[in-house]
Amino acid sequence: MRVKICGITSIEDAILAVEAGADALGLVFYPPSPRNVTLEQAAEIARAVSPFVVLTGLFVDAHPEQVEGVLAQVPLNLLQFHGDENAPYCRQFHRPYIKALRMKPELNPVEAMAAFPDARGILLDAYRKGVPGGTGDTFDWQRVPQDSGRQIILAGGLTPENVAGAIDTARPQAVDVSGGVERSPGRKDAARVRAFIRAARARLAEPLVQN
Ligand SMILES: O=C(O)c1ccccc1N[C@@H]1O[C@H](COP(=O)(O)O)[C@@H](O)[C@H]1O
Repeated sequence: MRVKICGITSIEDAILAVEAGADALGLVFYPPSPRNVTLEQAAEIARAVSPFVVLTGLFVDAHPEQVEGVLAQVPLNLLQFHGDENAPYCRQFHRPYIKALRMKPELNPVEAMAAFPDARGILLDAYRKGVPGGTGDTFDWQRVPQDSGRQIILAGGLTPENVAGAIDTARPQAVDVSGGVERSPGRKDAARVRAFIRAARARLAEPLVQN
């Protein structure tokens, strides 16, 4: 089971997450978020972590110039688009990307993910009107499509306490967490980060079925 710890705002939290076993770290470039990082913070964090950790930049309906500006200064390995971006928008940066889909009750995730055939993964998050993500809300994990042939990253309100059950129900390839491992917005809690990764790793990742 792969684990991404999102909303890293300091070198200290980056090192904590990597030492606890995180596969990927998320840096939020979305000013309204309490986890937003400046270019300087992001570049410092990037310098502090192993090149073998996937450094992910999260954007929400950002102007392409903003994304290009970050890419010019921060060596991101992966882009995460968490707004209403379409596939042509996502692929214009010529970088690997994952696309977040927010699980509105009327959303058909199989249809929605088909619109992003080149996405490296599809992140499924809870839907809350007016808030693009990082809500701490869960959604009905039974709605996660099985055997989609896609790398599914489960997100939304995951915690050390619920992640094992979430994995057993949703059977994703990876999990992503932000608020559930914080002590305050933007600050990670060491014990919760370790407990989350331990609980997730105790579960096997679902093998990918190629369609
Ligand atoms: O973390 C944020 O502040 C954020 C802001 C805007 C869009 C997405 C954001 N975070 C992502 O939201 C999900 C769920 O977060 P949580 O675990 O429920 O707090 C996760 O993918 C974060 O990467």
